[in-house]
Amino acid sequence: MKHYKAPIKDIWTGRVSNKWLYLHEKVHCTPLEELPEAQKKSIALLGYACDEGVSRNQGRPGAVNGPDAIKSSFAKMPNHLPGQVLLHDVGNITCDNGDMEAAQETLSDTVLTLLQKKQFPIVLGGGHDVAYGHYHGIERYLDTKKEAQTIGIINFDAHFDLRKNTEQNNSGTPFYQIAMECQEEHIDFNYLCLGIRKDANDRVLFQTARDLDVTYVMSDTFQAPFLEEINTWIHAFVKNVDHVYVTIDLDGFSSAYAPGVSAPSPMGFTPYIVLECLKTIMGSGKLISLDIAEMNPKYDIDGQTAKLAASLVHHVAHSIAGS
Ligand SMILES: N=CN[C@@H](CCC(=O)O)C(=O)O
Ligand SMILES: [Mn+2]
Ligand SMILES: [Mn+2]
Repeated sequence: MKHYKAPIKDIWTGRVSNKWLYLHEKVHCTPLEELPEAQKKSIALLGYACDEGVSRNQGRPGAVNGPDAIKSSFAKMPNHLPGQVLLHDVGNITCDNGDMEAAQETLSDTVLTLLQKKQFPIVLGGGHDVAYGHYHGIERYLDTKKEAQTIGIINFDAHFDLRKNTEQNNSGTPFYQIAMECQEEHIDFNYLCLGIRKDANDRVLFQTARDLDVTYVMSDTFQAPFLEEINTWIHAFVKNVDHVYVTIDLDGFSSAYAPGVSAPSPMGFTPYIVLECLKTIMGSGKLISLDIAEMNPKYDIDGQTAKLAASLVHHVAHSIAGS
């Protein structure tokens, strides 16, 4: 398949216990065409190895190697998943010849397949244009259901990513593209942004957010002392939708935690607040799929950002497994 690379075993290394103590011992490298329909809980890791959207958005390339950096860090972590819960690496979506739109289409097809096979997808980016393809895969999956189902998008990010795609699509336009399609289809655009920075979004972006009725929490409020209030916002948002798609842009974290991104945030949020919110979201039982975007190993320091992303995957995977 074009724009798709089957999983590579070489990434999955670490301490050897022969007792499945480590995640590289637990994971199955399963090419998409060999993936079975899950009988029990099953998690599928899929990379989106593309930084074309970041380059088009005048950012610093390097996120093309993000998925493998996260997988390699995750591989070395301890495995606490129960034996019956399966974990697959299903490979990476690639962006050949700068054709980001084709990569997004392949991503959408792949997410659709994963959901049809009853897998819980965790998509690892790659530029935040990952969100456009990812959302579409979820939407197409839900379109196969008898009754209409609504999707709420929760984005942990310093940025709205609501830039107009009048000239081209890029890593700063995915949610604007989705919003415009929602308008065409006469469906609500349900978008909650957590961690928005005033010093990283211009007035037009704030106006677009207001015009589109976007709910957002600013970075100075997206902090532990306001957790109760933040949870109230999340509960209200989640209550209104059938399914929640979570997207975590690593550049929303303070660069003290996540230096390995294209657009760092010295005044960004903490991992603690994100974990607390994830607890609330997952507690609703509505989380359908999740991604982590903008991992750029070129600017990482001592693998910290990759490790942060891997810890988030670890947390989500174990929460899904109930372990
Ligand atoms: N996905 C990132 N989007 C940001 C990038 C900001 C920057 O490069 O400084 C945006 O377009 O606003
Ligand atoms: Mn961002
Ligand atoms: Mn973003």
